[in-house]
Parts: sequence; structure tokens; C-alpha cells
Amino acid sequence: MFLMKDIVRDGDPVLRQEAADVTFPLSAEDQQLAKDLMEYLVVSQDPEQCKKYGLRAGVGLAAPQVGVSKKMASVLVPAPEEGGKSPFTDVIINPVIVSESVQMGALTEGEGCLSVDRDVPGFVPRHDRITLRYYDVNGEKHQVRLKNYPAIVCQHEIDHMHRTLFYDHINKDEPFARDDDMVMIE
Ligand SMILES: O=CN(O)C[C@@H](CC1CCCC1)C(=O)N1NCCC[C@H]1C(=O)Nc1ccccn1
Ligand code: NI
Repeated sequence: MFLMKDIVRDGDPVLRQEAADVTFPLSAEDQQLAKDLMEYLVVSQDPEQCKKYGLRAGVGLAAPQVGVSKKMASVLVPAPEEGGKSPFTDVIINPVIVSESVQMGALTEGEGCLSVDRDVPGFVPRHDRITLRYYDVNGEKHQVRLKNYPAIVCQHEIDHMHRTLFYDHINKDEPFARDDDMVMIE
């Protein structure tokens, strides 16, 4: 199980490397990595377990963040209300954004990152809607359309596979600049 000590922090070159494609069928090592990446999110989103293991709760975790430069990330978007269904939960492997909306979206609170131990204020403009193509741990191909928060989370994770961190997208001169048709996401 990953703990905070296993999470690589900004400054480590692995976060600025282009990650390698994952080959199928998954090696035993990659199968375990996928399990561990998802387990981190599940445990961290359980308040009791989160506290017990001293984790920062997360909704996504990319392999480069645990020092593995591969195109794999877990995503667990919490259900909007108690007992509801998660809008998107999967381990995305070799993800490709096949189309993206012209309209941009950003989290009103800005973004953070488990690999960035500082607050970087500002809006992180991303595409409000994307069509995502990825493989799951069984090698099954998926093509899903995501919008708003799930779309933001997946773009944040895919960035980690392409040497990008959230603050790279923040406008240096005007961090809270926004074009008037940008969707502001709570
Ligand atoms: O690459 C992946 N990461 O760096 C983990 C990030 C991923 C999200 C950041 C913005 C979009 C995706 C993450 O989850 N966070 N960022 C740092 C601290 C907070 C935490 C978070 O948003 N937690 C959360 C939110 C809702 C419910 C439960 N927990
Ligand atoms: Ni991150």
C-alpha cells in the first residue's frame, strides 16, 4: 500500500519525464501497481483509514507520482451525494484524449497535487468536456465522454504522464483570469 512517503514530490525529475506506454497483457508488477494506485484512493477517501495512515485524500493518482514512469493512473471521483454512484472510477492505461470541447472549465478552488507541497493559487484552465480513450487492467478498450469535474480530474492525471503539473497552466500575470465562457466548477 502506498503511503505519503512513497509519493514523489515536485523537483524529482520523474515528474518531468514523458511516461512510457504500458504493454499488454499486464505484467504481474503492473497489475500490482494498478491495484496499489486504486487502493490509495479508496483508503484515502475513507476518513478513518485516511487518518490512520496519515494520507492526503485524493481523487486521482498517476504512476509517475510513485516514481513509475508509465502511462497508468487511478481515478476515483466521489459520488456527489452519500450512497450515490461515482461518476467515474477506473484505472486508466495509455489514455488518449480523442476530442475536447472548445469551451474551457476550471475548478473555482483552483487545483492542488499530492506531489506539490505548496499552494499555487489560480485557475487551471482545462477543457470542460473530453472524449477519453483508454485501456483498463484487463486490456479492454474504453471510450468515454466526461464533463466538468471528472473531465478535470482525468486531464490532471493525463498531464502527469506528459511531464506537466497543474500550475504550468496557471496564467502567470493574472492567475485568476478567466474568459467569460469558462465553466467554473465547484
Ligand atoms: O495527480 C493526482 N493528484 O495529485 C491528486 C489530486 C488530484 C486532483 C487535483 C485537482 C483535480 C484532480 C487530489 O486529489 N488532490 N490534490 C491535492 C490535495 C487535495 C486532493 C483532492 O482534491 N482531494 C479530494 C477532493 C475531493 C474529494 C476527496 N479528496
Ligand atoms: Ni497530481
